[in-house]
Amino acid sequence: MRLDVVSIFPEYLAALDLSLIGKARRDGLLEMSVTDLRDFTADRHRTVDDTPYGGGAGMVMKPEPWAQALEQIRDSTPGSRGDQPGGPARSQRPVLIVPSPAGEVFTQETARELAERDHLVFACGRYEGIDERVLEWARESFEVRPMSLGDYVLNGGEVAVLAMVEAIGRLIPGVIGNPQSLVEESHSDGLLEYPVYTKPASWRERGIPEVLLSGHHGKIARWRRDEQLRRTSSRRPDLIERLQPADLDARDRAA
Ligand SMILES: N#Cc1c(-c2ccc3ccn(Cc4cccnc4)c3c2)n[nH]c1N
Repeated sequence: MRLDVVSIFPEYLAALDLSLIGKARRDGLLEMSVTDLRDFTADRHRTVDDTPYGGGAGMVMKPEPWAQALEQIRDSTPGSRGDQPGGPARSQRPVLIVPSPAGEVFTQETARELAERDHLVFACGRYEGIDERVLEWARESFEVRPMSLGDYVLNGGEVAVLAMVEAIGRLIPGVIGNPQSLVEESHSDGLLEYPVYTKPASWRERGIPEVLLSGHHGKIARWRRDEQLRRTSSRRPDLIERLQPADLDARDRAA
């Protein structure tokens, strides 16, 4: 998979050189490049913003630097242009992910879907956002996906890209050492994860659930599943409502 990120704060993305994502890049499991939007400005002040048409507070990101940055990314990626009328086939099109408070909400399902694509391009806006015509223009060559981390307001797209790249990158085969850990974590099966414990067995007069010391794998699995259901019902009842009957077995229903 190839990832491109465009930002006026490229140093914000330095965290992606660390930990598992950084190792995946060094191991060649992920290609990633960060582009400074200001490299595509034409004035001495490297201006990327201007006042909004229609008035209002704040500034809007100018369209031309974005189009030039995205054209360079598109044209430097084999197969992205395609020679079919109407541009590249959907499967070849890079996905242009535009973090925005007005986007679809990014979920684990979104991460799974995007982890299957060949090329993701992230456009980190700032100010009050990017001139809308950029997204309209980009639809000729990209699958354009405005995407939100959730219902709260950030100052720009970089934090969202860090979260999305981590959520997507960890799903790429080989990035996580033990793929089994992907199965048992929150949201992997529609439920929140069970509580975890490690040594010492007694800590500041607090013990751990006896079943975890029993060595009885069936009972441990049942306890963990029950804890998932209990936690999810208590903290995220909205997730319980979304479960399909097939997601719950007879033992769950009896719990
Ligand atoms: N993903 C995501 C987001 C953002 C977000 C993403 C990109 C930008 C570019 C600018 N702003 C500031 C801004 C503030 C208010 C209105 N319009 C724009 C961004 C906020 N906010 N909340 C999320 N979940």
